[in-house]
Amino acid sequence: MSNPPSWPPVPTEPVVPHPAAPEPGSKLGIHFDQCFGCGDDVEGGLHIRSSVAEDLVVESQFAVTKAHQGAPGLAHGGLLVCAFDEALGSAVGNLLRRPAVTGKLETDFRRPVPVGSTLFITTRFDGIAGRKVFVSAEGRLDAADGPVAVQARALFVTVGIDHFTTHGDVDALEKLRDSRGADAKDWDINP
Ligand SMILES: CCCCC/C=C\C/C=C\C/C=C\C/C=C\CCCC(=O)SCCNC(=O)CCNC(=O)[C@H](O)C(C)(C)COP(=O)(O)OP(=O)(O)OC[C@H]1O[C@@H](n2cnc3c(N)ncnc32)[C@H](O)[C@@H]1OP(=O)(O)O
Repeated sequence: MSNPPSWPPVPTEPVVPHPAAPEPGSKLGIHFDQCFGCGDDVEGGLHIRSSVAEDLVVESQFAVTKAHQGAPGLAHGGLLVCAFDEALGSAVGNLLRRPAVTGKLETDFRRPVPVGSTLFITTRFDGIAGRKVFVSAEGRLDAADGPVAVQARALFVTVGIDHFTTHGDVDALEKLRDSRGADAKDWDINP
């Protein structure tokens, strides 16, 4: 059997948070009310909530409901991946305050995640190499020190705002920028 690939897969520098990044103890807001991962407007969405802990750690919770089932009474694996995409992406976006998109996301499913449980997801930064940001997370059942159910690691790639204006919905993006008011101006956005 071959050795598992090393992580991060390339040499990296330590991650330095943006000077205006939220402090430990801060709750992270919903980044877009129609986001399937965190948005309040999405019925059946994941409604993930996140906050900043010490040492560049972000803690997120995903309360699993019947809307998230794959097998009867169990969370759908694809939605668990979505939960990690949201948790990891929220950590990257909010602490670096730069737009970034998921380039690669891999997951290990260690235990079933039942409807009615809450997944406590802890995200850590593993390093940065140019535009590549490496992060990993583990999700524990029903408590921050509960049994590990899912592990994930991901590469996020920082992008300019043109990524969203070229490929996404420009009107919705403008509304989002306006709705964030003064908060939007601290973002490092390279057109
Ligand atoms: C304006 C408003 C301000 C207010 C802000 C508002 C909101 C934001 C707030 C907070 C954010 C909070 C939460 C976010 C929560 C959830 C996030 C969910 C995120 C997603 O759900 S997002 C959707 C899925 N995501 C995609 O839709 C990406 C599709 N994709 C692409 O758009 C391109 O593919 C891209 C851009 C990734 C790269 O394209 P590109 O042309 O820019 O750059 P390039 O290809 O050169 O890659 C650069 C370097 O990354 C390496 N690299 C790339 N991909 C790799 C892979 N898969 N494996 C290994 N290495 C890879 C290359 O090898 C190279 O490495 P090297 O530099 O060493 O050569």
